[in-house]
Amino acid sequence: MKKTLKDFDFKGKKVLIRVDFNVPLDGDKITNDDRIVKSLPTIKYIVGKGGTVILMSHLGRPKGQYVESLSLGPVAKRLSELLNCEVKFIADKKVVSEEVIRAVGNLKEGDVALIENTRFVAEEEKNDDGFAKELSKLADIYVNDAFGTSHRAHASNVGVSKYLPSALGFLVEKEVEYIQGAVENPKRPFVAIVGGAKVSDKIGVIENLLTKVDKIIIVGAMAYTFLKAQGYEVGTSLVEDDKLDLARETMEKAKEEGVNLILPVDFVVAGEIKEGINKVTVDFDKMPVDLMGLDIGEKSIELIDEALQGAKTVIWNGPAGVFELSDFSKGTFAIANTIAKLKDATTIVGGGDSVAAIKQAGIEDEISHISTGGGASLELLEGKVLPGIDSIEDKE
Ligand SMILES: Nc1ncnc2c1ncn2[C@@H]1O[C@H](COP(=O)(O)OP(=O)(O)O)[C@@H](O)[C@H]1O
Ligand SMILES: O=C(OP(=O)(O)O)[C@H](O)COP(=O)(O)O
Ligand SMILES: [Mg+2]
Repeated sequence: MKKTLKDFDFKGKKVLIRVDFNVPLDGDKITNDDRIVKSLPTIKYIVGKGGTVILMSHLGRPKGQYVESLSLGPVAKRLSELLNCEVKFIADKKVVSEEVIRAVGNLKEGDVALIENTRFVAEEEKNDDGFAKELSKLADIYVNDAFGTSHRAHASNVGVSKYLPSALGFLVEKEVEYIQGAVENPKRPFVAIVGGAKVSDKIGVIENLLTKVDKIIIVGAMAYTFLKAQGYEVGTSLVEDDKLDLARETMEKAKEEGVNLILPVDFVVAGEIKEGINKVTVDFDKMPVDLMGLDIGEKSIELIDEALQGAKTVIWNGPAGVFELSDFSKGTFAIANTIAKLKDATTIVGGGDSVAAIKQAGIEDEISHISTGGGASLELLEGKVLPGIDSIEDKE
């Protein structure tokens, strides 16, 4: 058992909380604030107990460099509105420095502050010990409430735990309890839907899911690596060429395990990712060489709807297309509506972008559990130990 917030006295303490504020953006506009909203119980609890809160998060993938459009400024503003109090944004491109440590030292009991995007420094993703130690100087206690990042082993969620007493936050506790509970002895048929754009990250998960689920439906950019692996043309679609063997092995294993691995049978293709661009729907074996797949087609929507009928447990991560553009959103919203109508089913939808799609479709009340983690919830489902959780202190 890991230590939780209830195991600490926060009075007069500085508390460094790793949150997952990796929210979907349109320019500097936050298109879905679910991850911020779900961090509020932990923040409010610690403030209520007389602690000072210092928040840290990544945003996007700036790859160790300062990228203005990925500054956490807009997030600090949104958090201020949600908390109805000022959130001090301590914006240093180096994330932590003498000045940041000094500014944090000046915070008062009950203050809430946010430091800059941890991925602005290359040391973050290397889980660099020196960077982790610098971060730890900001506080007396470390709390991990970044469920969506808990499958990563980075300095701000794993490294830092070595230098401070540590606890899990309420969000991580709640997510793990719900997801593990639902998938331990799942009501069957159990169906997983995997899509989105993080193909190289998530394709390995599929093989491990084969021993857990009855059906796997593959959508989004993930589909093209599987198509290409079978020798089909995929045009300019997003493909992971070094994962073709893995895709072939996964399809073989699905056969051996008797798991129905379902791929889309038609796609909406276009020349580029742009609203209003010419688009056409083609069968899976007729992809034009100069166009890219950006959504699933009508036949696939029907096929997936059928495959989901009667499902009693469904886990979905990764949109079926580039749903941010209405031209390529039909497949994602169709799947959302099918899941929303399933009777007596436990439905879990996870991932920063998938949750944004669910909210946009207006069906969030019909889903059993909306998870802040995409990759994290899939890895939990695989039965993996998540490093961000594992690194927290055990209860005595
Ligand atoms: N065919 C496709 N080509 C390119 N991008 C896609 C395609 N289908 C889905 N996407 C993109 O995938 C992104 C989400 O992927 P991902 O981050 O893996 O999901 P989540 O955040 O739900 O875990 C969305 O921004 C969407 O536009
Ligand atoms: O958005 C996230 O994951 P998700 O897209 O799987 O939901 C997390 O913040 C992790 O981000 P990362 O995949 O860049 O490490
Ligand atoms: Mg995402």
